[in-house]
Amino acid sequence: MGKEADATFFPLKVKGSLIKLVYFSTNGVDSSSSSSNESLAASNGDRGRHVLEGKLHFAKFETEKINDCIDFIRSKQLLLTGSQQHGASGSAKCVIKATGGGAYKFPDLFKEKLGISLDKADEMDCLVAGSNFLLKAVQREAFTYMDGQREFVKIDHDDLYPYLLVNIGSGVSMIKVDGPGKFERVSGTSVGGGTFWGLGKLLTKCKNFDELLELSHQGNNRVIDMLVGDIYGGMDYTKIGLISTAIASSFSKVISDDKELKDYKPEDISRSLLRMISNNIGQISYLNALRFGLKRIIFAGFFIRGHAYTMDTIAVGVHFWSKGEAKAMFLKHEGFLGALGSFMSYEKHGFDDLKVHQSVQQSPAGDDPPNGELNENQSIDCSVYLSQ
Ligand SMILES: Nc1ncnc2c1ncn2[C@@H]1O[C@H](COP(=O)(O)OP(=O)(O)O)[C@@H](O)[C@H]1O
Ligand SMILES: CC(C)(COP(=O)(O)O)[C@@H](O)C(=O)NCCC(=O)O
Repeated sequence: MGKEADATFFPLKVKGSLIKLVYFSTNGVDSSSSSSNESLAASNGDRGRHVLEGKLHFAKFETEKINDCIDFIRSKQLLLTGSQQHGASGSAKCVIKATGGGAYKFPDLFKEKLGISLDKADEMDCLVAGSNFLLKAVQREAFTYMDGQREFVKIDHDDLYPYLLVNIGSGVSMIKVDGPGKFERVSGTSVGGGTFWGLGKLLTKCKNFDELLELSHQGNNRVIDMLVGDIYGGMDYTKIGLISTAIASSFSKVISDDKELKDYKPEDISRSLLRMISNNIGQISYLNALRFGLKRIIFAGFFIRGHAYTMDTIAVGVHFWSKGEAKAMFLKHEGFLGALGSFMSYEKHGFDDLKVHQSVQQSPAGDDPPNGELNENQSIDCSVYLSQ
């Protein structure tokens, strides 16, 4: 594969299930010498700095296919650092920001195969930085999801904080975000995306996550879950606000069925599991929002995968429990918060020659893939500032 870009910087998020990669590429344009871009730099008080126009790209790899990731980095020639580009030090050591458990697990592999040293960035710091960046800088990023409809939310920068960030990865972290770099992890649950994938794999024999998610489209959770109506002779329990179709107890119907695992359809199991986990996360999130008086809950992490049923379950749950007071929001680049945040941390950790220009626009909206998975191959046009 040919050389993709003249300048690249890439942080990694290497975790239990997925490796996320965010990289910047220019198209060979160093705008410090172009008058139009020089004036942009000057207007931001950045006279004399190089401004690189380019794109942020996003890629993910299953951790067990880490060699694909290494080949990708090699084939795209992502090993040039900004300072190397600008001749500051052609022999500079290539240090890559990495967050997540893999930053502890894989340093030797990256060193051996690519000659890269991994520099660890704190995971929570990175999640929050990535989330703040997306919410503030990227248009058509945050959206609500109701009745099958996605509605983009225009974020007022003066009214962004506080909000609750719920990152649904393998486990779930709930973080109250009060400002740039100001946050507290207020709660979490071990019942998260890894639980869905782990239990789903055991119970359905699915070989990969996409297959399990696809199955949930076709399933019927009523075969597995005990509904309020199953308990009360088909009736609502109006006095306590429960309609007959509400789930009274996830997976409980199987107790009284004289059946074995093989007698249940994998698609029904997958749907019940997805519903159980999404509902539970929605409810704990709402309770934490209530605890701190937060109206806005941002859900992120690769568990969501832009999946309609997942988003619908979470959004309906938050709406139901908060009686419409709190709002669930989702992000297009939902799975890349940590990797994006480590990208931003180049500035803080010695690479103080890198700044992402905030007034970024996304590539044309027409890029949205039709299947609802919005976060892949969606590059973001941006400028990177390099001090000399
Ligand atoms: N292709 C995939 N392979 C494995 N898990 C996936 C995949 N796509 C989505 N997931 C879900 O994403 C979860 C991991 O989310 P992620 O945001 O990557 O978290 P982590 O911080 O743990 O890396 C998995 O537990 C699973 O539920
Ligand atoms: C330990 C973690 C922060 C790791 O992040 P992850 O890889 O799951 O995205 C997360 O799994 C978590 O917050 N677990 C919940 C632990 C708890 O609060 O009970």
